[in-house]
Amino acid sequence: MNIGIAGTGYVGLVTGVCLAEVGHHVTCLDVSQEKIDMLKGGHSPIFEPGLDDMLQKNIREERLHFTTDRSEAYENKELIFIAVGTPEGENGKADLSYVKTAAREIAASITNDVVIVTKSTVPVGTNEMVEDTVKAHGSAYQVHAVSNPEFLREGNAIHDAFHGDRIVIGGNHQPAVEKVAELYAPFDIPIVRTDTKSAELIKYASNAFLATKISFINEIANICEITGANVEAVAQGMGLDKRIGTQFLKAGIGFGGSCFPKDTKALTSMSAEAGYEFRMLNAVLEVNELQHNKLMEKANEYSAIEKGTKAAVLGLAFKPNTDDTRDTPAIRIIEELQRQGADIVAYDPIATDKMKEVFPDLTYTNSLEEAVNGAETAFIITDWAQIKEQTPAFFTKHMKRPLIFDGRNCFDPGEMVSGGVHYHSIGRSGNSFRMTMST
Ligand SMILES: NC(=O)C1=CN([C@@H]2O[C@H](COP(=O)(O)OP(=O)(O)OC[C@H]3O[C@@H](n4cnc5c(N)ncnc54)[C@H](O)[C@@H]3O)[C@@H](O)[C@H]2O)C=CC1
Ligand SMILES: O=C(O)[C@H]1O[C@H](OP(=O)(O)OP(=O)(O)OC[C@H]2O[C@@H](n3ccc(=O)[nH]c3=O)[C@H](O)[C@@H]2O)[C@H](O)[C@@H](O)[C@@H]1O
Repeated sequence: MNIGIAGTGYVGLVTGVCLAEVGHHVTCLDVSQEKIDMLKGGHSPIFEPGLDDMLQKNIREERLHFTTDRSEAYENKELIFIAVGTPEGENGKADLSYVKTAAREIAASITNDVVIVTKSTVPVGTNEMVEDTVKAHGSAYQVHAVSNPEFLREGNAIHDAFHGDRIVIGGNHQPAVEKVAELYAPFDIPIVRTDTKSAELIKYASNAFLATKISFINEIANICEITGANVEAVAQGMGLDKRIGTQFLKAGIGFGGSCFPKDTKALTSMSAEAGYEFRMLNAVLEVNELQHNKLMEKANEYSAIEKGTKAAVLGLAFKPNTDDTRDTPAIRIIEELQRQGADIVAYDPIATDKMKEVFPDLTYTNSLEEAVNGAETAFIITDWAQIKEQTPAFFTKHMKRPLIFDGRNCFDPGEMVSGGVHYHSIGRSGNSFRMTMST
């Protein structure tokens, strides 16, 4: 099929590349000339394992094109995807201004009847608004909007596109829904067909539920610290119940990233607007806020930071395998360390450039050894493999004072302590994980 895509961010770009990979002809549009220039040259502006190779292959085979020209992107297309950002707006509401602009631009450029597929995460009623916007701009063509929310995880995006658990397609015009289903046939992933509003809500409900699991286990971690239990044993023991499942029960310093924080807020705000108070989700957000402070609370308990203390911040991305630093818990830690006058060295294997946009004057390194060298305290924020593969000896050798506050439970507390490291993590009270299972 002939496809146009608005937005070449994480979602638009991965969608475009993967649809081209299965044989469709895709033209991706972005308003950023810089991004389009990079992409035309076969380089992805985002770090995503496997993306560059697939991008270059599909450009070479002439199924994938990039442009800043709306006519090129929207003329003579059967399907047009909207994959622009929906950032947090006023009072946590989703800011739909980019979606509205894209809808207006589509209305002005199409040359035939078309199905608009909304991939961006949008509140209930947005697809209706997209259709109305196109009609209001006097388009002579028939336009049907279909909701097709995205469930990829950053760092696993290509894998998720080909091996997702489900594809959700929501629409009130059956032929438009079937057209989108046909597009996805080569992926061999179960397709859920539903009405537009339910599809829009499935996305928010899924992200909010996963965020709830994380805040829940973080509260259990806090109880573990008080009672002397180990949160990893508790999570494992709970997760073996298939109704609960082991995923998204990893305790830490709370969730970050461009989606969980904004989407949970957008759902509470959407509910409030509809006259319903989503009490549980408010608590999920409150717990996450408190959890972001956990490492600094622990550090303050041990009076770890004084003016001039050399502090290493290990990991800046909101999770491993991405260079995305949007809403990363590292921001809060760095702000607090700066406030207390620490001398900070920030380490990340790939996300330092992105973090420079937030803290331009910080000292950065992409060498872990350089970061911990001479440090008196280290804060682990991202569970990068480069950090997890280290032994206690690495820290005792390089740090001036091997005092570690680990927000991602990267190490066994027993091993760290017996290796000479003063080690504090989340929900383990210094206990090693102990659990055996027999059949
Ligand atoms: N990042 C992720 O892992 C996921 C994001 N989502 C949702 O997908 C949507 C997009 O997210 P990201 O890709 O992360 O955003 P992003 O911010 O990385 O990319 C959005 C892109 O749209 C471009 N853009 C803005 N206005 C435009 C216009 N009128 N025409 C063409 N391009 C335009 C921007 O320049 C930018 O490159 C959001 O609603 C997000 O919630 C959903 C699932 C996963
Ligand atoms: O809508 C979105 O944008 C996407 O949001 C999340 O994907 P992502 O934000 O890429 O990352 P996750 O792997 O879900 O992690 C989110 C945050 O939760 C934290 N987390 C995750 C899992 C866990 O057990 N514990 C935990 O603290 C991570 O460290 C990270 O800060 C969802 O997993 C995707 O399905 C969804 O498409």
